[in-house]
Amino acid sequence: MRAAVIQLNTRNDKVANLAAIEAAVRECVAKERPDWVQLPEHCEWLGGSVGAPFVAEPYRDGDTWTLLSRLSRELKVWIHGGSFYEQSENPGRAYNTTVVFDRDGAERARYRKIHLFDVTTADGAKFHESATVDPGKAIVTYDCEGVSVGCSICYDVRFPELYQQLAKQGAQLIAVPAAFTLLTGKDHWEVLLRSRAIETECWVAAAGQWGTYQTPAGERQSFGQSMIIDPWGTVVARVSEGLGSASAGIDMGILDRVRSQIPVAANKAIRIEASLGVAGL
Ligand SMILES: O=C(O)CNC(=O)[C@H](CS)NC(=O)CCC(=O)C(=O)O
Repeated sequence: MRAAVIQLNTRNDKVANLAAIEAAVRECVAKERPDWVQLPEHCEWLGGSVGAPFVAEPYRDGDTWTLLSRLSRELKVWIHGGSFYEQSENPGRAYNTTVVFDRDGAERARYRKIHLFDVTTADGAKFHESATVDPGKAIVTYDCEGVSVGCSICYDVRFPELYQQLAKQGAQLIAVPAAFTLLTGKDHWEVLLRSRAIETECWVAAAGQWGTYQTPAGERQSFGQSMIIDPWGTVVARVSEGLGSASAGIDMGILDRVRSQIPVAANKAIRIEASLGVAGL
C-alpha cells in the first residue's frame, strides 16, 4: 500500500478551501500514485473553533462529505478525510470528525476526536475547543485492503493510552491528521509522532495544516511538517515548508521485523484498560 499525506493552508473561506482540497488531491494522486491519501484536520474550514456551529455539516451528504466521496470514486483512491465539523446531536454544537472513503466513494469509517484542545499557548492564544465541540466516544480502526488503520486527530497524539488501544485493536498504520500550532509544534510534533510509532510499532502518517489563518481572536499559525514514520520511528517522508504532499510504501515486512526484534506487546507488564467513561466501551 502506498500512503500519502497532503499539507494544506485551510482558511475561513469554505468555498475556496474545498476547491483547494480538490486541486491538492488531484495533484497528489498524479504525483505520488497513492492507494490511500490523508488530508489534515479541519481540511474544509479553519477559523477558530467558535465558528464550529456555523460551518458544521450534517452526518452525510454535506459539502465536504460529498466532495471527498466524489474524489475518491473518480480517482479510485482511498481518502482518509482529515476532519471536518459535523453537527452534533446537541443543538449548536459539533464533532471534529474524520470520514474515510474507499475507491468507490463509499464511507468506510468515521472517527470523532476524543481529546479536545483546551489550552493556552505561550503567546497567550487561548484555545477552547470543548466550548463548541463534543468529544467522540469510540476508538476506531478500519480495514483498508488488508492494512488495519487506526484513527486519531491532532491533540489526541499527546495521549498515548489511545494509541495503545489502537495497537491492541490491531492497527498497523495510525493516522494523525492535525492543525498543530507553530509554538507547540516546533518542539513537540515530531517527537510525539515518533514516540507513538516506536511505542506501538505501527506506521504513523500525519497530514498537517501549515501557515497562517484568521480567527475572531486574531491570526494563528500552524506548524506543517506533515510526515510518514515507519514502525522503527524513522521519518521516511516529509513535507516541510509550504503546501504539497509526500508518500511512502507501507511495508509490512518492516513492521513484522520490528515487532519480532522488540516484542513490546508480549513484554508489556502494565495494561491500562481503555475507558471513555461510557457504558459499552
Ligand atoms: O482552533 C482552530 O481554529 C481549529 N482547531 C484546531 O486547530 C485544533 C483544535 S482547537 N487544534 C489542535 O488540536 C492543536 C493541538 C496542538 O497544537 C498541540 O497539542 O500542541
